[in-house]
Amino acid sequence: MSEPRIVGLTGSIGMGKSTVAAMFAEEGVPVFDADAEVRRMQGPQGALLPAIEDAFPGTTGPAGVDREKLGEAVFGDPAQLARLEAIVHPAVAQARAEFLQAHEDAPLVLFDIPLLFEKGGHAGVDAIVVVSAPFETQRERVLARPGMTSEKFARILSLQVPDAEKRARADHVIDTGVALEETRAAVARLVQELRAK
Ligand SMILES: CC(C)(COP(=O)(O)OP(=O)(O)OC[C@H]1O[C@@H](n2cnc3c(N)ncnc32)[C@H](O)[C@@H]1O)[C@@H](O)C(=O)NCCC(=O)NCCS
Ligand SMILES: Nc1ncnc2c1ncn2[C@@H]1O[C@H](COP(=O)(O)OP(=O)(O)OP(=O)(O)O)[C@@H](O)[C@H]1O
Repeated sequence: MSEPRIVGLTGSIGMGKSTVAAMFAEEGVPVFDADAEVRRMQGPQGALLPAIEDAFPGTTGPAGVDREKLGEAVFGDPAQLARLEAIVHPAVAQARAEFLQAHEDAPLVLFDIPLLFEKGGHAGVDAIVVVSAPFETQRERVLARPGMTSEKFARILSLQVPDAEKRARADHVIDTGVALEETRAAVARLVQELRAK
């Protein structure tokens, strides 16, 4: 039996991954959303809550993880971030394996993975798609989010592989610095191309 072709979708903060992943879904491609999995497992009654509370006391409650608090604990401190990743990433890998099994008959599936390059996930995909927009556009989008500051934005950026390098390593780049309809058309063309391979 043939296995699905795995497309990895990535891009830096605010570049439009979630929006573009939704466009792939509209084209009928099953999408695994790593961030959504993390949020589910960190949400109310999430499977990761006990381990996170153990490692980061006071950062969880009945509503799940307090993301702002946990973010403060880890984004400025590499050792703490590594500690959190050691809890979260194996669980994401497990969920991804289950997703793949559930879609073993699909010709094409999409893994939406924010940290595809940073965490070595690029080795496990057949093609890499990077979403990218000019820095100013990215900055405007990110700073418009509640709770975001330029300091936090700079710290998160420093943890991510630079956009230029991501683009250089991509098999396909989707431009998200243009009108949504233009991006949607580019996604539709790319899905056709990938399905034809
Ligand atoms: C610390 C947490 C709770 C903060 O949540 P919050 O909602 O405030 O931020 P969000 O998740 O939207 O992330 C904001 C930005 O930081 C980036 N980011 C998140 N985790 C990491 C990380 N481990 N390394 C580098 N960048 C990261 C995201 O890609 C995004 O661009 C959350 O980011 C988390 O649990 N991170 C560790 C798990 C992880 O690595 N997730 C990434 C996808 S698998
Ligand atoms: N052409 C476009 N393509 C994609 N997004 C666009 C475009 N034009 C405007 N946007 C807007 O830019 C924002 C991109 O946010 P989105 O949540 O998709 O980014 P993200 O990369 O998933 O973010 P993060 O890494 O922080 O989770 C959305 O509000 C979207 O509507």
